[in-house]
Amino acid sequence: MTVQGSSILVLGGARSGKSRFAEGLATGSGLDRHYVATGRAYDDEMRERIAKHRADRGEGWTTHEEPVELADLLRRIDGPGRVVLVDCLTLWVTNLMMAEDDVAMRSAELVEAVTGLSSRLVLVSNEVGLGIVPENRMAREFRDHAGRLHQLVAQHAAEVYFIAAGLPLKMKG
Ligand SMILES: Nc1nc2c(ncn2[C@@H]2O[C@H](COP(=O)(O)OP(=O)(O)OP(=O)(O)O)[C@@H](O)[C@H]2O)c(=O)[nH]1
Repeated sequence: MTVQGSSILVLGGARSGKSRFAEGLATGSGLDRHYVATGRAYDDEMRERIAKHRADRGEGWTTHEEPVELADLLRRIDGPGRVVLVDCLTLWVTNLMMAEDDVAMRSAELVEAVTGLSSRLVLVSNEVGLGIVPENRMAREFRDHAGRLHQLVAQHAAEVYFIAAGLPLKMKG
């Protein structure tokens, strides 16, 4: 695994096993584990998923929930000897779009924050760009924002993985 202070990007489709893989990286680091959830419990189905994720993660994590101010939170909880897992960037982009925020500006701000941290960072995100062009305009914009953000984060990451069917493909590092 990479040195402390560097970031790892874990990409994959829905239910690809990306969260589990990222959790394994964090646990394997032996560092003090922090989990940052960008998802919101907006209905019963999401509440159930979150409860299951919490049970699957088990003990030993400090959980933070932040749907929008991700860069600020990462700076606040930063510290040597820590690993911070962010799950996931695509939900964060969704939250920014819902709030009519400037996704390009927020993405640049996130990358700037990430490169200045002393914690080890594991960033999880959905690869949403592999299917046919979505009919709806908002979905097309979402796909473009996510793709641009992934390129930006990947440029600065020490390692990048793509997960499919629970199996990791190392793309960088
Ligand atoms: N608010 C909150 N959200 C959480 C918590 N734990 C997990 N989540 C959210 O649950 C989301 C993952 O949900 P799923 O849709 O079940 O997983 P998935 O990403 O499709 O599946 P995998 O590829 O297997 O990881 C993450 O993006 C988190 O934001 C938590 O403790 N609090």
